[in-house]
Amino acid sequence: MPDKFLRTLQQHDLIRLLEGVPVPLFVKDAQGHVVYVNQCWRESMAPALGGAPTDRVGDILSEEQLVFFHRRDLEAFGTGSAVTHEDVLQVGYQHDARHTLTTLVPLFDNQAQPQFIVGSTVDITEQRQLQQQNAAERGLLEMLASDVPLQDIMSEFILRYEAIFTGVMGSVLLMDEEGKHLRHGAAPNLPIEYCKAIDGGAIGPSAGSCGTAAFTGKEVLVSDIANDPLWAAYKELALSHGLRACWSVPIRSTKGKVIGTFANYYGVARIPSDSELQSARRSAYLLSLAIENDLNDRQIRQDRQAIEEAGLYRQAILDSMVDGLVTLDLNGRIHTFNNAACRMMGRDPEAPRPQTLSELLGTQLPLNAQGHLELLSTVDGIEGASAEVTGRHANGAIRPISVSASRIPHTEHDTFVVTLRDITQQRQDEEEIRRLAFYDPLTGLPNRRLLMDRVRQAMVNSARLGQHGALMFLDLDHFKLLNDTLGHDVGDELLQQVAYRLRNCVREGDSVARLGGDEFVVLLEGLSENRTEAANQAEVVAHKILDALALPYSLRGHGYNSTPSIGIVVFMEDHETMDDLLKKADVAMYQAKAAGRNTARFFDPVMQAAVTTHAELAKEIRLGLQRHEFVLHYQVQIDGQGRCTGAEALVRWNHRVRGLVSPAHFIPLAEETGMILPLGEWVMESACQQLVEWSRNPMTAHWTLAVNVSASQLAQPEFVASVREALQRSGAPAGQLKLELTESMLVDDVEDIIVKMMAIKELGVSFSLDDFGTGYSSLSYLKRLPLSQLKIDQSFVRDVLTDPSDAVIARTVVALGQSLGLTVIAEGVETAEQRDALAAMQCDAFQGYYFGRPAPADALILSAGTQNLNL
Ligand SMILES: Nc1nc2c(ncn2[C@@H]2O[C@H](COP(=O)(O)O[C@H]3[C@@H](O)[C@H](n4cnc5c(=O)[nH]c(N)nc54)O[C@@H]3COP(=O)(O)O)[C@@H](O)[C@H]2O)c(=O)[nH]1
Repeated sequence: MPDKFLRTLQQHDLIRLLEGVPVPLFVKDAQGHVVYVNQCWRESMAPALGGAPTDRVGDILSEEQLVFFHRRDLEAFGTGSAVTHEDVLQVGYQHDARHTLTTLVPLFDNQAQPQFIVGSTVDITEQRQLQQQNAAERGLLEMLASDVPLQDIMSEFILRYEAIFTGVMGSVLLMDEEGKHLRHGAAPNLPIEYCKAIDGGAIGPSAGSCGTAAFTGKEVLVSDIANDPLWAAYKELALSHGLRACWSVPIRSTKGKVIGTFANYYGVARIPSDSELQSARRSAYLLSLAIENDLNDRQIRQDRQAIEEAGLYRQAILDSMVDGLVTLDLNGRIHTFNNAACRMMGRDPEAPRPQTLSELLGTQLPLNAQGHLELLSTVDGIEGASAEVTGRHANGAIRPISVSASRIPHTEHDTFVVTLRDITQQRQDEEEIRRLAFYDPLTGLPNRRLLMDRVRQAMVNSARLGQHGALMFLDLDHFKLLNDTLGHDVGDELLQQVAYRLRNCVREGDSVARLGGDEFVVLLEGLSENRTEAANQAEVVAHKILDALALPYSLRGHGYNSTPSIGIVVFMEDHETMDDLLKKADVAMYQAKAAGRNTARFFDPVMQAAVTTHAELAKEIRLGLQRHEFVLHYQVQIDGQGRCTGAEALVRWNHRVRGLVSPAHFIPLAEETGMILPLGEWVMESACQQLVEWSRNPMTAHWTLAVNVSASQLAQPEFVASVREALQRSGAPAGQLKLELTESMLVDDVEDIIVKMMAIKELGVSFSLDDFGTGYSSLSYLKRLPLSQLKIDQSFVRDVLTDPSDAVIARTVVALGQSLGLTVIAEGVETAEQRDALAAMQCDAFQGYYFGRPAPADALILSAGTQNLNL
């Protein structure tokens, strides 16, 4: 039949025509036998047929394929029209799969009997491979876009790649970070053991296909591993796993760096076709995208993690700091702060974040004129500034906070860095150190060191103010005996109680210190400018201490009596050393011991003598009051018409030894010793009784009685009440009682004096201002005092005729009295001339020896009743 067909072709000289047609053609007879293939078919199908003789096509096809093709032939004959079919042929000794596209056209004879089929077959393997490769590449890009892990991308891509090229086993190796070794990437169909064996292999000039490709950066196409020197070291491994060929293409990053290799392994020795090589290269490029993307991702992740870790690390460091750390912008707004800043102020870190330092510290920090934090406005660059402020802890406690701020320059905006430190403990420690350094731990009193400091200061003050001070050295009598018998604990308790009592005996500005053992020191400051007075003041305090310490003690339930011996030294200015002062006080203390204990002694014998006299006198005043040795004398007061209007009560001391003692001698002493209070009360009571007495006599019923009041009497809180009670008890007419105050009394606490005077005036009692002209009365005060009379001091009266300035003063006082609506009385009038001169000045009343000396009440009435009062 072929012959017949060929003959037919030759007859018609068609053979030349078919041979020249550039389309691969074949002709089959009705039985399906190939009867002719043209030149083009023979050439183009040669690869598809794997080198088999072209006229023996049927031999290279399987039975199954032959049946399939025959059916297509019958279909063409059956339909009478062209049939097209695509096939995959396993051809060649390697059974390569070849894609073919076949078109069959049936030829019929004149009787419409099927004669031949003319067909053309085209090898579309590369076209199909290209399509598949495109699909695989699209798939890879889609996976990339979907964030599929690199491992999965590579494995999936290789599987798709392997589906395209029959027999290939794809492999991706990845360059390690050092660029010296290749790590397993993906090779889904390579033997696992082989993959493990080459994992981590070093790259090099003869390191198989991949190791060499990675090292040289060039493709390494080994067609036969068994015979290639590059595989000398690895061929046993490869061959043992059935690997014979390996074409490796370097995978490069966009910057050209080798980041891995893509290899095509085959179980047979073979060289790549151009299209295979192109596919391998394209695949390497596509894989580079995935690998680089992963490297970038990993780098970004690592960078982000590093940043996060660095941030967390930094924050952890900041949070673990003991000090608070806050950053602020230039407007003082808080930017960041650490946990310590919250912890320090007891703030809940989860609570709404504070906006400003003031908010964080819970107090309003000082602001400058522009409303910015003062501290920040003083910050000078990195050097910074610091301040101490107070913060309010969440529990309400006020705490000292040390704030330091510095300014960090920044390209966009500067930042203030502020550290906060709670210095409560530091302050407490400092206080404790100070306490330990300067205070006696047993009694809490200042110790010797602090005492020395205070004595030094007291001496400086004394020199500056011209006032005396006194240093007292106290030693408890028989203290050793107590310690030895009842123990040191009991002794300590006594010392504590003594310290407590001592503190209560002195004024706030004075100091009590413990030198050690049973030795105490009392430092008095601001004593009189007069040395004797200062000594008396010290003496008063010493006796107060003696009285206080002599009261019984309760020591651990036991009653106990203790007394001190006190040595006193009075000082002024700083011409003595502190040690000298202490030594003198110490010496004086031993004198007190020698004098029988429970007493005080001055270091200066003259002073001691004066003080002794002083003390004795005070004692005698007390006794004198008890023995009724005091009497009142009265000196008449005369009006302008020479009528007696009343008298001034003047106290006298009818001493049993010394006789009648002048008040000029004992009143100052009574004031210093406080005896003026009981004495003054007695005078008030007696004066009121005298007024009652006079009220019974028509001649004296209208008389007023002036009573002298001392400053310390007026200062008593209960003075008003004592006057009221004296009036009530006696029934004396208050309107006839006149209290004489002196100008010098109006220096201190005038407001209190005015209040008291007002209250007494309410009772009906009037006031006369004694010794007027000798003091410094301010007119504004005078106007506010509820006075009814000014008394011109006798010193001006004495020389009113001879000293023009005294006359001017006298005249001025009269004028002042008139302008204030007050009467004016002159005291110390001894002559008619004086009386006349004062009368000419319009002085309202007079008192003095010219009218009568102070005398007992009886004598006064007698005198007033029998004589014309020197008019
Ligand atoms: N707080 C009290 N002070 C009192 C009281 N009694 C008296 N005194 C004050 O004592 C000072 C001395 O008083 P005294 O020695 O009685 O002297 C008074 C008069 O005797 C004296 N006098 C009166 N007339 C004359 C005179 O013509 N010449 C002259 N040389 N002396 C005269 O003056 C004293 C009256 O002073 P004064 O009180 O300022 O009017 C004296 O300061 C008394 O105040 C008392 O009970 N409490």
